[in-house]
Amino acid sequence: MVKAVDLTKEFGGVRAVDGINIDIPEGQIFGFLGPNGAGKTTTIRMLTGTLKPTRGKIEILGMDMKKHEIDIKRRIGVVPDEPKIYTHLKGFEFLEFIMDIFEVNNSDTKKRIDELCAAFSVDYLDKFVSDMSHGMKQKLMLVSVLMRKPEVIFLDEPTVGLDARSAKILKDLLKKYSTQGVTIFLTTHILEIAEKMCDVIAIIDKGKIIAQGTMDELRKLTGSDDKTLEELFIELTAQEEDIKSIVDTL
Ligand SMILES: Nc1ncnc2c1ncn2[C@@H]1O[C@H](COP(=O)(O)OP(=O)(O)OP(=O)(O)O)[C@@H](O)[C@H]1O
Repeated sequence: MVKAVDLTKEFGGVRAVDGINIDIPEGQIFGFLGPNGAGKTTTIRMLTGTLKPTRGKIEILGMDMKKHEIDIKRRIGVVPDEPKIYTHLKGFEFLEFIMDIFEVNNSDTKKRIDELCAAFSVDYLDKFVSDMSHGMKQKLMLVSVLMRKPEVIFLDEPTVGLDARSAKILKDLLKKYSTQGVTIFLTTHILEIAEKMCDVIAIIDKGKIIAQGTMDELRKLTGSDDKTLEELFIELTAQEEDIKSIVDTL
């Protein structure tokens, strides 16, 4: 469903993403982890057609990104880390705008908007986006994506800014959708979320995938049976000594 081969992005000679390979089957929840600046957002932007790769091939829902960008964009949903929504629109105007663009301005979608707004306590659709907090914009963005029932959902740090109740609802919803065949690609710095939610986890560091597999497979990689994902992550990204010496010096 989501496939990348030798995916690479250079910014002015600096390789932000360096020849990564990804193959995510239908209905899988795939967690993409990595330190700040590792290349997660750059990868998502390429996989969702908003950034052209320097090299490599992307296939989403069996379609080549180079040939079928519009068809792909119609069938996927993207929740970016910074919700960029036209600030001069009111919440309901933004949703109308998205419904029109995606040609889903119908009673089914409107009913779904009502349900999603109730679930995420979005009771501020008459406010201007400019007057919404980060979390409020994030929830509006979630409604605008989930109302379309995308077949693949990309989420970049989806729980940042969400209150505990909304975060829990989102996590449970994503799990439910995955059992219905929706493929989920998410990045998070909250390792507990990755550990609890994701079927497969990939760790990217300095643009390269340094480990990929189920929690059990990752544990085997480091030769341990009972490590938490946090311990594995720190070990795999070789930060353990770093952290110890930093804490010792401070
Ligand atoms: N438009 C750009 N122009 C130049 N460099 C960029 C651009 N976008 C990203 N980069 C660089 O690419 C690298 C990867 O950035 P990216 O945003 O993908 O990291 P990330 O893993 O999402 O980080 P974080 O966890 O902090 O969000 C960084 O070195 C960043 O400075």
